[in-house]
Amino acid sequence: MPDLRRGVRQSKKPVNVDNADADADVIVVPTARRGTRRGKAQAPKAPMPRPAGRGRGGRGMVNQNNNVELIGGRGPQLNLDVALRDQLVVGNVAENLVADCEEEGSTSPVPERVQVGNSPTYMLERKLGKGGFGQVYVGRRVTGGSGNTGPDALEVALKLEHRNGKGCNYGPPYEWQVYSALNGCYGLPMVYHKGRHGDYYILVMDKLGPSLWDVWNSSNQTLPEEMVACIAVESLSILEQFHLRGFVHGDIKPENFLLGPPGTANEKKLYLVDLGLASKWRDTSSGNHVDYDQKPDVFRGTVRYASVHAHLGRTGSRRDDLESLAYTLIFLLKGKLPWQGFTGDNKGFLVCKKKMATSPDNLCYFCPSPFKQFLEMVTNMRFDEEPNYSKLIALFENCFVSSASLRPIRIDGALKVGQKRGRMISNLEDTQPRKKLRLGTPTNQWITVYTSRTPMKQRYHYNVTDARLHQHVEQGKNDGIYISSVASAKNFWAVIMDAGTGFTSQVHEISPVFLRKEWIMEQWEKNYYITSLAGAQNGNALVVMSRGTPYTQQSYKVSDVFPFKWINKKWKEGFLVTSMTTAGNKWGIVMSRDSSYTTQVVELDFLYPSEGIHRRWENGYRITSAAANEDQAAFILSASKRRSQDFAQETLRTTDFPSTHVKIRKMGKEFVHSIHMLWKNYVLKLAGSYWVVVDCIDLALRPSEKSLQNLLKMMFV
Ligand SMILES: Nc1ncnc2c1ncn2[C@@H]1O[C@H](COP(=O)(O)OP(=O)(O)OP(=O)(O)O)[C@@H](O)[C@H]1O
Repeated sequence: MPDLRRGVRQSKKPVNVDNADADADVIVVPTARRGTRRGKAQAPKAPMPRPAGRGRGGRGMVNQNNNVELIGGRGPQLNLDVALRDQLVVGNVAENLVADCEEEGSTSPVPERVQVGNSPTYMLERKLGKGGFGQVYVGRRVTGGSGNTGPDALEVALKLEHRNGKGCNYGPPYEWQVYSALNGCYGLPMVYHKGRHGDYYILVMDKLGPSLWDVWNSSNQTLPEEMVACIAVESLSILEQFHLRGFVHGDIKPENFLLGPPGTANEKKLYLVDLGLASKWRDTSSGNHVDYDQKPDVFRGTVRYASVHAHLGRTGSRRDDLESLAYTLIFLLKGKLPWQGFTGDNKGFLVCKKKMATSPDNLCYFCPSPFKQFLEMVTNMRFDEEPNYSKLIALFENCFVSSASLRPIRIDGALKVGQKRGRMISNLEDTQPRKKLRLGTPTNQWITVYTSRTPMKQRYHYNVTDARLHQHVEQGKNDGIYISSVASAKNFWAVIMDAGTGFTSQVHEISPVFLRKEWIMEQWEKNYYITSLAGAQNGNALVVMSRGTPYTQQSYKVSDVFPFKWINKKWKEGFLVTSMTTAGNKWGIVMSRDSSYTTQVVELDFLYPSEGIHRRWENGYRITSAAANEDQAAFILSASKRRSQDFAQETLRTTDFPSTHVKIRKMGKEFVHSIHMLWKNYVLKLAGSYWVVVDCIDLALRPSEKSLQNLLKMMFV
């Protein structure tokens, strides 16, 4: 995947649609604080944030309080003076610039008449609509042509985008290329001509009627069940054809489904418009599915209808269009969605959190059962799974009358293709029990990770008060062992001291300030580097710094949200994440140069990101850091100089502390290496050839002292 980039005035993506690689460039907008509208794809060299569009639901702001980045070490770019002043404010630049370019984009008046390519000349009449990018007018033919429909129709829709507009920095809008690739696709308006007239890029296409948003709005903001079922069936047929051509739409919502022109034979026919966020799910040359990735600060789409995966910055695939369709249908039926009404800086984050927290039962309360079934099916799809469109369509088959003339929306697509395949009698009973991809709830799950590892002498202290910590450390030093890992549970420290760290000297500090910069910088000057850290619930932080590490430079950041953007920036500078923790809702991330890793990726989610971790493992990455606050868990996975495939890693998810599992492992001569309580930071590193990370989402579920003592007895006898 190409790197993420930020910028100002480029939004739509001028890529060669035959080149799947180029399709991956997207706007960078901090997800957790992103507002309402969307980012669009962009040009490879100087991509820019995609500003908000029409903004139904409002536009969000970006804010990041109290975020500090410090850098230190003996590496080439060490500049402590600069570092001290370096208060990073991430993200709000983009939104400010968005406002600027919107102003700029609307400078010149639209022409009275237009003619592009070999089109007839059209006179601009009333405005049909306006988006964040284009203005759409009725064009009435004044010279040339003769038809009532088609390429020289009497009335067409003209979509105008100013050459200085957000999507045109690199030439014609990206959407043009998608239309070229998809023209004639079932359910899309035909585009007949495109070209530049004066300051405007102009698409000449079929004139359509009102959008589903308009229809919903003029029908007391709710649509009858039968109509929504027909919309479900027809939109699935359209998406099936769209997906068959290798694209995902990326912005499914009521505003982007239009009916045919009123009073015409097509007034009950559904169309899908606005291809500016479309991207490829299939590589044209290889025919393979595009690669999975997660870039947590990338957001594409419309906040209200976006899939959870889109919120979390995962590469778009067919499942995302279907999840957005599910939200669209439920919105049309019920008139609102539970995540409407959020405002403020972190609207996008709150909406995503609410989507995750709303069960299908709750979301589809009072909806006929097919809607819930549909939602459940599409939110449990794998990244590269081929949707079973027939089965999805068949869910709704009993919701509308058999007489075609009485149906509120035509379902030609389903009937035409479906009859051939016997779709409407599709066997729903072959439903296999599916493995859920979104696992657990954020309050009751343990996650255990096993990694093979060389045994080494270690000592463990649990339930350590601030005062006792010093004694343990001194004793360890006398015995030649150093702290390799620290954690906190209920404001007590857990410390692992290890003979195999390679450290030559070590210092630590407990401070009421989370990662106190004065002390850290003092130690950096003496060539100590942060080797472990933990934040307690009371806000105290324990930082351990060591000499004898391979690191040559280090940087850390304290942030209110998971600072992916900063991590991404630091990756490009050669730093990799070497420690991570949280204290309350603050994240503390430490990145170092010259660690033993080669590359890293992030998995960030509200629940355990099972699929993402599996995909990363398949690509040779292994979990090397994990931390969580009450909302989210973050995993850093690293590829190391040693081939990562050489050592296995697996996770276990249980609702109780996995003592039985650990016992079984012990019998098989596999030993616990570390225990990590994610919700809330409890890390133990124990001797053995296996590494166990136990993550507990709820403090109440942390292992009792007794079970830990039993575990330790088991380990060390
Ligand atoms: N072919 C058409 N016929 C009639 N109306 C249209 C047509 N295409 C678009 N419109 C109207 O114009 C509006 C804006 O169009 P469109 O969504 O393509 O613009 P956009 O600038 O790309 O929007 P967005 O900000 O959502 O990306 C649509 O919501 C619709 O109401």
